[in-house]
Amino acid sequence: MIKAILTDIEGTITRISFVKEVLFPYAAKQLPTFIRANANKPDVAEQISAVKALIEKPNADIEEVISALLIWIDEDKKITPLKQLQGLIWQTGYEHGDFKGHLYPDAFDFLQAQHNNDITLYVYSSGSVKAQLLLFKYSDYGDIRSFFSDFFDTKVGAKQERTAYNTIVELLPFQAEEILFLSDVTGELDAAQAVGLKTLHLIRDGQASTKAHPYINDFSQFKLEQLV
Ligand SMILES: CSCCC(=O)C(=O)COP(=O)(O)O
Ligand SMILES: [Mg+2]
Repeated sequence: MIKAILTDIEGTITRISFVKEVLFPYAAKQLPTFIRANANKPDVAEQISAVKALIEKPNADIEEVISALLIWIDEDKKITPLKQLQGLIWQTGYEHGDFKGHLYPDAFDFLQAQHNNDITLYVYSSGSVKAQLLLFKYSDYGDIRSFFSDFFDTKVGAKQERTAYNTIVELLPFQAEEILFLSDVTGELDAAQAVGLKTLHLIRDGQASTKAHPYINDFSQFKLEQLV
């Protein structure tokens, strides 16, 4: 019996183009100024050190760090220090009303219904926990952070690694088979399934390289009984 749902964000409850055409360009545009202005603040300095370690240049100057981050944004790399910095940068955009957190209408209805039905909701996204909280605080539907009981990002591991799902299950008051994982990416669903979670694939554009998991095109097709 499903008692909890762990959901991905991009491509599952949020349109991919919102992330790729709104959030990422905003972060790329603001990042050089943001890093130069805030490099000495502890939360930014920590991420700059992590970037230097990843590029194996402990003495890299600030411009080299910025170049590495911009390349990673361009390549959509899910690298933890980049994702943490993006969250910090997006805060200004949300607070200034430059954009709102996009949610598919069917996803909002689904999340609200499950929350009202006492299904415990969790989020696992490559976007940092800060970025997740911002998206839900400033969503198209107002502040919906209270729908969710906890949030996970790449600090628990990459989304296609089984160990990340093991870590999440160990932190939750549910057995793996009581948790349904929602994603648009087969590799993520495979990893979650390998540690015992139930899986449901969101195939929003009607196309997928594989259909190895139960799937729906949007949440109006969701039927819990098909998964048990
Ligand atoms: C939390 S909104 C920003 C989304 C993001 O940066 C990202 O990389 C999306 O990855 P996901 O794991 O949600 O597909
Ligand atoms: Mg996704």
